Amino acid sequence: MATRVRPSSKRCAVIGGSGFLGRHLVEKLLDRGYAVSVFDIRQGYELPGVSFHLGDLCDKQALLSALKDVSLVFHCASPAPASDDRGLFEKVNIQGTRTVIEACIESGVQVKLVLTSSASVVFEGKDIKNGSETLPYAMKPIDYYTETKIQQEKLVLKACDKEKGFLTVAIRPHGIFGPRDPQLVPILVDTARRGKMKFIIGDGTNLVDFTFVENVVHGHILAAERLRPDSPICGKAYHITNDEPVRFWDFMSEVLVGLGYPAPRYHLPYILVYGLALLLWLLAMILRPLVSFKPTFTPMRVALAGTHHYYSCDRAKEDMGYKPVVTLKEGITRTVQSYPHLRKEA
Ligand SMILES: NC(=O)C1=CN([C@@H]2O[C@H](COP(=O)(O)OP(=O)(O)OC[C@H]3O[C@@H](n4cnc5c(N)ncnc54)[C@H](O)[C@@H]3O)[C@@H](O)[C@H]2O)C=CC1
Ligand SMILES: CC(C)=CCC[C@@H](C)[C@H]1CC[C@H]2C3=C(CC[C@]12C)[C@@]1(C)CCC(=O)C[C@@H]1CC3
Repeated sequence: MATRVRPSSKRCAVIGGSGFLGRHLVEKLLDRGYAVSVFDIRQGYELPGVSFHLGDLCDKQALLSALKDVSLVFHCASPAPASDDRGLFEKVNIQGTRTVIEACIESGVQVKLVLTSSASVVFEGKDIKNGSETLPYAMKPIDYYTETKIQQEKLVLKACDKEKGFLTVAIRPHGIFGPRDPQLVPILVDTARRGKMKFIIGDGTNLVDFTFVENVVHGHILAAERLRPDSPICGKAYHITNDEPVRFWDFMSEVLVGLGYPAPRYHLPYILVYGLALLLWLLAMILRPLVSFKPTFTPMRVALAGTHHYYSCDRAKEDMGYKPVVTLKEGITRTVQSYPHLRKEA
């Protein structure tokens, strides 16, 4: 039998470390003196102090070699939420997360696993105001991404086992934004450039959480450093947001105007747009064998844009002393400045 080595407490692994959140997390971990192993299907960058291990998280042998001498693992890999590939979500988020858990347990005597979940695991397309972690998981998840994020979170929290020395926690961020985000600002600008950002869905007063990426990173590191056998956070989920709910359309307008595009002005009834989005989505499904088209207005996006969905961070404040480190205003300014290439040309 192989001898088990007690791993160095300052070496950690970031699965999905080439992605948007993953890379910000890696940078902060380096600042804090950690040596970092990134495990990802792609290598997005190079940094001193980071070793890259290319592989699929469904491959246990590949994972085991990346987790050698590691006592802290962050799992923030996922297929892009915009994908509609159910098989891929199931393979990566469910089977892959099972493999991550097995690899962590097999790799060391004391391993901590911090999962990036999502506050959307309780969202069914209906209003959520100041929702706490006691809300039940969505019974009818709005898409495959959410459905598999629920299963993933359940697997990770259930696997927490103090006797075995395997400690787990799940961080649930919402609406992550910031420099290098490949989704929020690029989608918004693309929609504006195609002349489709003229309309506000509903009356425009719905409040939503958008979370600056550095706050999400801060929440992950607090959780990792407080995850001990005697801590109340073992096996629990925590909302991490900017703790400043904002009108969805005010946030979008501020980013658009900051980049030189006009803010949306005309109102459309929510139910009408949601119905149309549903119809388009069904059409895309039915016609998929013949033609392939991706509607901009998916039911999920319309629900995200037209309902209240903001969450309480009280549990994270109480159990881990969480407090956002960057305000929403500062986060928006830094984000807008980081996208000079997406500015509207004069
Ligand atoms: N961006 C957001 O607004 C939110 C994101 N989250 C969660 O945060 C996490 C990180 O998201 P982002 O950084 O925005 O996404 P991202 O797409 O930028 O990063 C995901 C990374 O996972 C990697 N990956 C995908 N499949 C893999 C596989 N089979 N094996 C190994 N690596 C694989 C990708 O190559 C990519 O580098 C995800 O779990 C996501 O569900 C949760 C709430 C909101
Ligand atoms: C709050 C939250 C969870 C945000 C996640 C990010 C994305 C889901 C959004 C980023 C850009 C948004 C966007 C729309 C929906 C939600 C996003 C994709 C629209 C498609 C909503 C309808 C419109 O009028 C156009 C919007 C473009 C930007």
